[in-house]
Amino acid sequence: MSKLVLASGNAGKLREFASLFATHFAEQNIELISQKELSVEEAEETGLSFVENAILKARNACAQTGLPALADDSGLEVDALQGAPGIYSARYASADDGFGSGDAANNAKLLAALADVPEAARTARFQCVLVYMRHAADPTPQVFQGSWEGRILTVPEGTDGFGYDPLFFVPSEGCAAASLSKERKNQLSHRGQAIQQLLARWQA
Ligand SMILES: O=c1nc[nH]c2c1ncn2[C@H]1C[C@H](O)[C@@H](COP(=O)(O)OP(=O)(O)OP(=O)(O)O)O1
Ligand SMILES: [Mg+2]
Repeated sequence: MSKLVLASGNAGKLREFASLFATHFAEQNIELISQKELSVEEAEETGLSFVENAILKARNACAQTGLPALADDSGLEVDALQGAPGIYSARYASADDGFGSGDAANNAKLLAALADVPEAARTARFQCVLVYMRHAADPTPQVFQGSWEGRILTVPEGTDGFGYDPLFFVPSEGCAAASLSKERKNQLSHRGQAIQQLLARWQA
């Protein structure tokens, strides 16, 4: 069994990876281990793009474990906010602006920022970049990318998922991402698309 570190501290992401990887990775004799289980200290996300941050996270996990690593950097781009919060999605709200931090605070700040924006102008998309590195000095990281179009709701909806899912309306499904099963979300989402590309490449 060869080991692969998942370089993320986000429990919601880990659940989605575990679900899609379960069958495929068992077949390939790869064991997926979260970086927390290996006591990896989280990387500082100092990049200016999703791909840079994903590389920083994967390299950090490789360096601390000596194992190959997979990292996900993702976020929400809102058109009415000129693409914000983007790569800063996890750090959008803070104590300084009175919202505090974390998913609920981020969602509250987003609703406030869009208070005067009508439905048709509330278009947005999730972006995900996945990076796989064999070791910390890997000169050819594998990069996979997905995006998912939707609209920002005016009231949170649904109880599943994580992050901005309660505010992300998925037109094809007629509901929020937080109302989708993990399996359905993986069929459609930015992360699901990137993981499926990775699985296709690795099976080739
Ligand atoms: O499917 C999603 N459904 C809802 N929200 C999502 C999704 N995908 C990303 N997001 C949001 C969560 C977080 O606010 C930011 C990711 O930030 P990002 O730095 O990549 O992840 P993180 O800090 O939560 O964990 P880690 O860096 O350890 O992987 O975008
Ligand atoms: Mg992060």
